[in-house]
Amino acid sequence: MPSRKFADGEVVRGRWPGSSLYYEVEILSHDSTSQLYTVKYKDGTELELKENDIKPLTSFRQRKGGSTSSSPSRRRGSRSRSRSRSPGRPPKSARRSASASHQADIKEARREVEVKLTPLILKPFGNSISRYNGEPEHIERNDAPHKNTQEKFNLSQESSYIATQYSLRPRKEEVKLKEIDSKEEKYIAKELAVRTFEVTPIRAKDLEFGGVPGVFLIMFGLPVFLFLLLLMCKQKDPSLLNFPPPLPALYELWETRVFGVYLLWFLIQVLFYLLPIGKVVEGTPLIDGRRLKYRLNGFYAFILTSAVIGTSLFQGVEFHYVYSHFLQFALAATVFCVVLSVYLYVRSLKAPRNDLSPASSGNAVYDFFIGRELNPRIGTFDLKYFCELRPGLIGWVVVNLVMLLAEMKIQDRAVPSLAMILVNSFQLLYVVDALWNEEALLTTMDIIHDGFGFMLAFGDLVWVPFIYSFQAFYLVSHPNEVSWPMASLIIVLKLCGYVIFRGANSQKNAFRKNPSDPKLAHLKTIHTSTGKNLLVSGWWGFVRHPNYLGDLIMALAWSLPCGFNHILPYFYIIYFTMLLVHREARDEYHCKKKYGVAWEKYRQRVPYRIFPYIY
Ligand SMILES: NC(=O)C1=CN([C@@H]2O[C@H](COP(=O)(O)OP(=O)(O)OC[C@H]3O[C@@H](n4cnc5c(N)ncnc54)[C@H](OP(=O)(O)O)[C@@H]3O)[C@@H](O)[C@H]2O)C=CC1
Ligand SMILES: CC(C)=CCC[C@@H](C)[C@H]1CC=C2C3=C(CC[C@@]21C)[C@@]1(C)CC[C@H](O)C(C)(C)[C@@H]1CC3
Repeated sequence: MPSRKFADGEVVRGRWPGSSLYYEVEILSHDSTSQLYTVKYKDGTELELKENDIKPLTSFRQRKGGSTSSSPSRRRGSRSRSRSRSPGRPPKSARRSASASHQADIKEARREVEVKLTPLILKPFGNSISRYNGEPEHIERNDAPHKNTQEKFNLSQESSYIATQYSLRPRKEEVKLKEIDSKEEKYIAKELAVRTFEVTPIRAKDLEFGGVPGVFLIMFGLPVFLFLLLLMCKQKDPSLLNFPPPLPALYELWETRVFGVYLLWFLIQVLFYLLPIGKVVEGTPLIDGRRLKYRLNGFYAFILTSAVIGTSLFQGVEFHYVYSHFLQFALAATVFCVVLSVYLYVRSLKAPRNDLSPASSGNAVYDFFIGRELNPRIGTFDLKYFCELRPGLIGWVVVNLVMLLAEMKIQDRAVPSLAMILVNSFQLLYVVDALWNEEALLTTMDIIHDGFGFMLAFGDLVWVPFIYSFQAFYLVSHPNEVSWPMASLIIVLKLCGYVIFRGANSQKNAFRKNPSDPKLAHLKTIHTSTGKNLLVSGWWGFVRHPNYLGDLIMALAWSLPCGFNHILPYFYIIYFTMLLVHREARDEYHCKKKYGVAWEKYRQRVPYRIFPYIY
């Protein structure tokens, strides 16, 4: 059993999460399972810290004198520092300097607001630490070399305890900054006052998706809805007036052979995933500082799958079987997903606390849905990461190909229709793009925040291959002739969507990977005290979720080739708009918690969420 280094009641210095600053704390308790210490800061804030983030008092030597700033970012002056809500801030008298006396008064007023904040335990947030961050920061160009140091939480700074941080700057600059400061201080005071009531109480869980009743409905409703949609689409007249379609008996839908084919498909993808080809990268830091390793070989898996499919076609394998048993395949995938979800839930009961998803709540039904364990792994095999991109996403392309062949067969065509070609190529581009940029998946909400439970298992393995291929499925029995001018317009729309989607995602990923990337030097950022900054120009200065906007434009381009006879092929864009609006709200909530007032500032700078001037 590992021994603990610090005793209850001991006064030590604890690192303030996301910063390299240490403050005096008292050890309250120690959890031997998670190996975390509960510590109390002087202002009453309680936090859980790792042993590495705690140092004995004796390991610090307090610096004397004026400018103690150890990095260029600190040398920017007291302006940004004054906003830190870090609890160990020195008393007012110690912070006052001749040049800063005016500001000190404002700061004091603000401090008054600060002390009213409810002490809170910050709960785990994603693969990192959740922090209430009352620190609004300046907006600056992204060309300062110090950024990299900040973003990477330069641990070498850890041992330098900085008690006072002042800087001297020319009078002119001081006056200018004071003006800005006084405006900002008013804003901050207002924001902090508001936030006093917004701070989450200790360990309270905000259940998403309508809580337990909501997830219960989703879990039963989605599979039913899936079959209704597929049945509707098979009707000669798929108009909404013909709802509900005639329902087959459940036993008619079950075929063991189909289940076998599905399992074979899954296992082939497992095999490709395990191949020791492709780069190995590290994911974002977990709550305990660990970084999981991921092998990036999705694109190779796609190439190998294409080779297998091509060879099978050449060998005369009857792919029409998938079309004629489409509902049976959907049922096989659903059954597989339910079994997988039960396995995931049961194994999560034995998972250590540090491995649990920040979204999990302690409620069995909710956790079964959202997933209890963040990154369930069997050895190095990462179940969530695998399912997110492989069987479902690559499966979607194969299903589309099946539909293309089915269209040629059923409609007796020598070549596929232009509509089918457009749908197939647009969605192929989307999937290949996802696999080519596989690393970007590591910073998505699915990987960082949500656990692996029914929601993602069903989404990845059932919803994506059987609903995202809906347009192609529709075109098999409801042909639509698209003229070339119309096709050209749709292609332009798709390309516009793609440029926005890819541009936004790549810009953010590049920035998160290396904030001092010279290619991003022209972009403006908002500094936040979590160590991560926010882009406030470029794609991310256009709307707050430009990647969602691009994705939605592409979704529209996927539906248009199906014509305007029925609403059914537009189901995808309707569902997707709802999903992304809801997802945006979830992300907004998380970012507000993570970045505090800096996020409020971003919201002010970039007022629209997804659609410029609309939403
Ligand atoms: N086809 C489909 O069905 C679906 C597709 N998607 C697509 O997946 C992609 C990923 O989506 P998702 O994971 O939801 O979210 P995002 O990729 O948009 O990630 C959101 C995160 O980005 C960071 N961020 C937000 N604003 C900024 C900023 N201004 N500067 C820098 N970083 C910022 C924050 O994390 P932090 O600061 O911690 O880095 C935030 O939590 C999107 O393109 C989306 O369209 C998503 C869902 C379904
Ligand atoms: C309630 C319900 C139906 C939930 C299921 C949602 C899932 C279908 C989606 C959640 C996030 C997803 C992502 C992709 C596919 C859909 C799901 C699983 C994604 C893999 C598609 C390709 C993109 O390039 C992407 C990698 C960015 C994306 C990640 C999120």
